[in-house]
Amino acid sequence: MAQRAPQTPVHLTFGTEFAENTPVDPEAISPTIFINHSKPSSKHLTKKQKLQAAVAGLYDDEDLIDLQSPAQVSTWTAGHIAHTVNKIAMDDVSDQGNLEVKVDNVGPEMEMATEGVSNESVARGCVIRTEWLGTSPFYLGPLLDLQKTGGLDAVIAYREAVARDAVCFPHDPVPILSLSGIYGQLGFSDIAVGYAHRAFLIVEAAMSINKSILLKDTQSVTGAPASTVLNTLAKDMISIKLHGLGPCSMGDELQHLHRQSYQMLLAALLGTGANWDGLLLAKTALKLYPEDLELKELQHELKEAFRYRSEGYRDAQCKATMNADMVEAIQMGKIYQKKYPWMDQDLYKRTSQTLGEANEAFEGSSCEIRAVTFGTVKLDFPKKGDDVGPLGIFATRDIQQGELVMLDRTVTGVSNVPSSTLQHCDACQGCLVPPFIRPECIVHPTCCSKVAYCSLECYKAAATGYHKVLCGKDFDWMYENISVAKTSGAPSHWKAIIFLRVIAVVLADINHTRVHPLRHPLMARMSANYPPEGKILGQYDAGHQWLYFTNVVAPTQILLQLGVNIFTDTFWTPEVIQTIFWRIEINANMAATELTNRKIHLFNINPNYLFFNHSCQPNISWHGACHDGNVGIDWLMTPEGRILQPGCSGVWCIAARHIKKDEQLTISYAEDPRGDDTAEGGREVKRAWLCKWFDNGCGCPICEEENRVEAVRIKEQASQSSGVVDSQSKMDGVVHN
Ligand SMILES: C[S@@+](CC[C@H](N)C(=O)[O-])C[C@H]1O[C@@H](n2cnc3c(N)ncnc32)[C@H](O)[C@@H]1O
Repeated sequence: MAQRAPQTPVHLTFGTEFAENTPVDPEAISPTIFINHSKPSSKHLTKKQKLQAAVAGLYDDEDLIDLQSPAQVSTWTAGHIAHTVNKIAMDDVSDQGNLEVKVDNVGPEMEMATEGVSNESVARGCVIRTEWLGTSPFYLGPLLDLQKTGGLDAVIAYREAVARDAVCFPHDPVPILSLSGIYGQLGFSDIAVGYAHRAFLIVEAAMSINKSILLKDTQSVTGAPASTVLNTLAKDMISIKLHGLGPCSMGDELQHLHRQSYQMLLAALLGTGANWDGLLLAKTALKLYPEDLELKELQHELKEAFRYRSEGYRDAQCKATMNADMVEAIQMGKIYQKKYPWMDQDLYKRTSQTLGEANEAFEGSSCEIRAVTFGTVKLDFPKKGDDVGPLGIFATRDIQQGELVMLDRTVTGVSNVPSSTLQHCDACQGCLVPPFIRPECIVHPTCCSKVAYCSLECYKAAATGYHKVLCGKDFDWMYENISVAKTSGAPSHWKAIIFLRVIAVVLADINHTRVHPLRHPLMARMSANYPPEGKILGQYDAGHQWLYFTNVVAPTQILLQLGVNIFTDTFWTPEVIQTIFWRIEINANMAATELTNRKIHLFNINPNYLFFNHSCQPNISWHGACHDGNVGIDWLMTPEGRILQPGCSGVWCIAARHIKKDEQLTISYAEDPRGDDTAEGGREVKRAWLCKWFDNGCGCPICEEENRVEAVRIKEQASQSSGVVDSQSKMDGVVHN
């Protein structure tokens, strides 16, 4: 695939083109503010550095050390540690001349990634801890610099200290804001937004600002609205601090924290590339604080980044007009899927026990889940408790063409139409509108008038599971902003809606058991798309869509509404929420129906089907919801001869040809993967779409041949630009224009 010049890189993702942000001035996020030896004198600090220094300074004030209340002891602890780690960082750096110099993962990727890092640092080299290079595509240079100067350990230690404070004093916005600043500086901008948003909620609760939906409907254990409880707790926490700090009034302090929350949110949003979200927020913030220079500067940077993105995108499209897909792509943030290195790494593992449990559903069928090898990488056989690595589905016997291999039904499916319209079964999404069902067959539960079911079976599945958690709660607000992009057919906010269902399924099981949500069987079986260990992601690597509302505001609100106290419950951190999002994104499948005379989009997590890998030459064909009702009844038939409700979330998987025992079963993730149907955009669009799951082709002969041709083309281009004629290619008769 052709790539543009690095200045205006374009990445194709999810069926829409995506132009990068303008690279943000690396100085502006320099992590050195944590490290005394290189702390610039304040007169040379940019506005944003001052902002970040101010946040770091919340912990760095010697005056705080004498304070006696528990709240201040926490501040003192972190402040003290900040001083100590700064000193360690200085010692590290002064010793650096003696450090062994190792450059073991510098390749072409690294060369691109190190743009903006001084030559000296690359030349001297060091072992890059890729797991600490953040999730934002925009801050690689400064992050490499941080590692090069030996400052990373100091920031990590500081993060740990502040995180402990945040756990000890969950209603104090100060450590939470500080955590946001630290994650921002470590390049984990998605998580920085998550923490800034939480601090913002606490501050707004303490200020009794009641204009947003953020805490609406939330009930505490005592039945009082949680916002009131939060209001009291946050106010108490801040007043304890003010007692020690002296003259400033509670109102002033709250306003200060409020502004700071806005600033942290905007700075972090800039790092995610969700510039549009940032601009909307900046507008609100500047209405409240029109004279705030930091806010103005952040607004300016967001505008610049947004303008740059729009222009790059327009150039890439070579079109003057924008359709809904393009607008959506320009507004979208971009984040790399990564394991968060401070999280318990076991939470990312799928062990042989996970595999065994997942395989229980396959008993008696013609296939099972096994470890799979993609490409030429040979994996060691996993030891007990190890991660089993990538998985796939394999035939356990010869399968005949046309055989039904799997019918996977699920209640983890939703649509962009709320269940409260009573047009579809809340559990299976089957159509509840005549002629697809007789009205007397519809089950209306007594507990709740907002949902209906196509059968007793669906009712029971819901009532004994996820509906216990959702009953009586109004989530229609989530559907208000849903826009369905015209061509990709993917509403941008679907992820929040399926997040709600997945979380309800999980909470129904773990609410009283204290099992970590990522260990719930549904969550534990799903993989996300993490880069191979040691890989430094460059600007052309596939990023994933990210939005403030979808990835932070909505899930926070969902959890609060479901009675989870996200401030005190250490399971539901922003990093856990984002990890759940990544798992959903990689494993969900979509379909559309028009049974009710309008297009309805379905989003499913089918727990067994999700183990199928992709091939552009698949041996399994599948069909999901019955899109227009115009198909034979056998289309909806279960192996036992039962007819499922039209429009339901079941997925039928059928052998497209004869399959031999032990062959891997593969499907297409891209409808017609060859792109023969040009209405779908042709083969190039299909390859681009697949980048969401793997960026170097699926390993099938079609992708391999394309890779080979592309490699030759790049080689030729390189030799042409250096004036060297690649005579070997010509001899081979390979000519590419
Ligand atoms: C829906 S999951 C499929 C099951 C997955 N392999 C697992 O281990 O759970 C999709 C993920 O599988 C991997 N995958 C699927 N097909 C692939 C292929 N042909 N080549 C490389 N990776 C593939 C990608 O990591 C993708 O994100």
